[in-house]
Amino acid sequence: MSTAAETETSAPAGYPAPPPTRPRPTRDPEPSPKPAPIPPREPEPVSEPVPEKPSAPPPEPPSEPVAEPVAEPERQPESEQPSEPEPIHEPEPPPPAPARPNLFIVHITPELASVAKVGGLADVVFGLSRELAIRGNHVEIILPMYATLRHDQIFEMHEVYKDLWVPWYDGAIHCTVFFGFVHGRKCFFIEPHSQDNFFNRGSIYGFKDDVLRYAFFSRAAMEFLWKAGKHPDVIHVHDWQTALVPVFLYEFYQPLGMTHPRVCLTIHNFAHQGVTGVEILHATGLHRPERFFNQDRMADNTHPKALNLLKAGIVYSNFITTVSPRYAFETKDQGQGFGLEPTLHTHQMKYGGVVNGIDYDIWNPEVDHQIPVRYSVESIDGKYDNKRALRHRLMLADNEKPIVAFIGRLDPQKGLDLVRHAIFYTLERGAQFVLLGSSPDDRINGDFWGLKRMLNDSPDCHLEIGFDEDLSHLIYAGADMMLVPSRFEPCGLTQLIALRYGTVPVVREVGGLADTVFDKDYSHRPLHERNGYVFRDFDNAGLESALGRAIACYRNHPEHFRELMKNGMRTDYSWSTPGQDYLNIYDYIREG
Ligand SMILES: Nc1ncnc2c1ncn2[C@@H]1O[C@H](COP(=O)(O)OP(=O)(O)O[C@H]2O[C@H](CO)[C@@H](O)[C@H](O)[C@H]2O)[C@@H](O)[C@H]1O
Repeated sequence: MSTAAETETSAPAGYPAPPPTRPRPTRDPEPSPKPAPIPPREPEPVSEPVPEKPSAPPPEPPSEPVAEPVAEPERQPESEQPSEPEPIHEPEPPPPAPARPNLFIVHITPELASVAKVGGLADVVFGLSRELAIRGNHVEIILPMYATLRHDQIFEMHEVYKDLWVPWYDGAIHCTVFFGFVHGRKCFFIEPHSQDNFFNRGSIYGFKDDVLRYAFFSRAAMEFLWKAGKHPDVIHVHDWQTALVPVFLYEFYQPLGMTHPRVCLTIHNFAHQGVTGVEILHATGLHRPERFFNQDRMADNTHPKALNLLKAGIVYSNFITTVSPRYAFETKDQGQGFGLEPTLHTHQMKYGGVVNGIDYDIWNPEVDHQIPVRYSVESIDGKYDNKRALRHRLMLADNEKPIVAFIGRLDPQKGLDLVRHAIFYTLERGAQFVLLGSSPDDRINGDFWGLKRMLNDSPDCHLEIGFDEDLSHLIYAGADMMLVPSRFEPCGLTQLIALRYGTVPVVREVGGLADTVFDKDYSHRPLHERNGYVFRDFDNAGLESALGRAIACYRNHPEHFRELMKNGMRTDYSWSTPGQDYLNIYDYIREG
């Protein structure tokens, strides 16, 4: 184990020299080395190659938007200019950019903060839908009517569609649709009435029939749009749970006349794909196994006797995004696609990465009412009042030590072995550790409960096993460092929120973490853009190399540490830029 002095001055273990090609700046929509075809922001013309026709069935492919070239005003050579001043003819100003038409966008989603949240997907739909609406678009969200919905967060809930009959097997299931506002967002909730009891359960996920539950929801959402006469410009779906929506659109609803909507699929995590059997075809009415058990449609790439819903979504959607350019590259070209690499290659012209934003109405220490003292980059000392409040709430010792925190689902993806090691390493290095997390897996929860009991007497450590959004705000505000040692991380919201709260991220260099956190000592970025500590190797030495430097810097160079905090707080990680990226994608596919 290296000492504080060593880690401050020498190249850390597990952190080789940076690769020759590094990802481009955070907000660059083109990942290096292989650019993803996110349309550029207005008003630049699109310079990407024309997308190929998707190899599998239509929807029709997007075609390249054409940008009118702006004529340069003619200039006379100087020698030919008349000596007598002539009346000045102002060159014609370029024509104003055409106003973007407002769009009708429907998100069909399994999660939405704060009414039905399991992980980051919920935050993304919450934040993106707000950003799109602020820009004048009409946005609606369709969700299942879970028994666990936070009704205290839904306003004016009322029934809007009484008798929605959704085809299912050889019959149909009777549903009721409710409408309500979730922090201003227009939401429809679909409640099926059947013995399957699809959503009237104690949690959102974790059931044997999850695939059937979400296939039903996807079908019900499309049936609702159709019966209600809604023809959105764009239907935006998320993860495997709603990946059948474009299949249903093409196979059922386009032939009925619903030809207008285009579909964007966002993949928040390739680890979960909805791999299932033939039953799903009969349940949803798709039938025809000979058509769908086809490598170009829904057949799983690894188990050809299984169907893969996420793959179907990739094949049938007009555009697919994932949540960072680096993860787009890793999934397609670095073996991180959990078997979907060939499918991504086939459809690469409609695949790209957009880094998530965070909702600054919710995650902002200047306005956050869930923390005792609000603060900004100009009044950063307010953070230390929150640190005291955090210690008080978790009964930690009040001393000069830094607090290292971890917040997240206790999932192997999050690097749980390294989290466990980090707890002991942090305590050994004279710092404090706070963990907030939970898992649907009893075995994992049990492990962390064991750890909690083992460390129960430590005045410098608190493990909170459970889901507690209020406490998470206090941790973001009160901790000094946020640890994200993930095995893989499509984007990661915890480091983005941490940056906003002046909590210095310590992360592994993967996925969206690599696109958003730049090492204090080893980044090639200018000093004012460096905002945290990064390690590469997924092992204890790698973790120590970054965490050790962070703790040492806090202790030995507090003024440097404070600069890192400020750099993070100054960077814009709101939905403003990604919101524009998504609008460009919507325009791109609508023009196809
Ligand atoms: N126990 C707990 N109590 C309170 N709050 C908790 C909590 N556990 C987690 N959270 C909160 O849930 C969110 C989790 O964000 P992540 O980016 O880690 O998402 P996750 O891995 O679930 O989702 C996937 O989707 C998101 C969104 O695209 C990607 O960023 C990510 O990489 C990908 O794995 C954060 O807001 C965090 O504060």
